[in-house]
Amino acid sequence: MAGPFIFVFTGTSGSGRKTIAHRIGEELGIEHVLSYTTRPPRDTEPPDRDYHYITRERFEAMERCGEFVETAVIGRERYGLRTQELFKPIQEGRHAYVILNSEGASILKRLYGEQVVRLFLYVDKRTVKERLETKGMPVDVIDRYLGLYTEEVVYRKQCEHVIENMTMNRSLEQIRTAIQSHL
Ligand SMILES: Nc1ncnc2c1ncn2[C@@H]1O[C@H](COP(=O)(O)OP(=O)(O)OP(=O)(O)O)[C@@H](O)[C@H]1O
Ligand SMILES: Nc1nc2c(ncn2[C@@H]2O[C@H](COP(=O)(O)O)[C@@H](O)[C@H]2O)c(=O)[nH]1
Repeated sequence: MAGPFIFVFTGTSGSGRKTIAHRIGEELGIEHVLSYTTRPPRDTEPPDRDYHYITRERFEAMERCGEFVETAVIGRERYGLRTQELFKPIQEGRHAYVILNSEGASILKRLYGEQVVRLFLYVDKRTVKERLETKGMPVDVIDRYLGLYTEEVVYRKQCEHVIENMTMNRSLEQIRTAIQSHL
């Protein structure tokens, strides 16, 4: 077996990255390394599943201590991956997955090369809107996601795997195949 690998789920906002990543991670026994964020949890998000939610003060203190491998500013909020959490599974010989925007995905790729596999998920804009409305996402967040779409979708050209997430079972099958091609 090669690796261990860091599988990076990236793509257009609202494309289903979290849903697909958690399903595949659970099925294949790949560990989720959560990002830290200063943004508050949304009503639709179970506590502690998607992020470590922390205050801005704590985020900035961690940043000053050099604890993050990468950080991003999105809107007014901060996001970051803690180096020691990312490398714990890797050092112990286990694969890990993270969910990042294109900026974070590029940084990890630059730093860790072939150990990083980027899986780009996308759907068309109308589907993003429909799914997020159904999920009960606030209108301002949906509008922000849709506003980012054109800028985000071009990153697919740089990713190792590109999946259009229209049908859950088909996407899961494509991602399973993509991941297994590295193992
Ligand atoms: N293949 C699919 N078919 C139908 N609905 C889906 C599919 N994949 C995901 N969804 C639904 O779309 C919604 C958005 O998915 P999810 O929150 O996983 O997206 P995301 O890309 O992680 O969003 P974010 O940009 O907030 O990180 C959820 O309600 C999810 O259940
Ligand atoms: N570069 C990073 N991007 C991250 C990180 N954690 C999440 N994200 C991405 O941010 C946006 C916004 O997420 P939302 O949950 O607030 O809607 C989305 O694209 C995430 O994938 C991170 O640590 N670094």
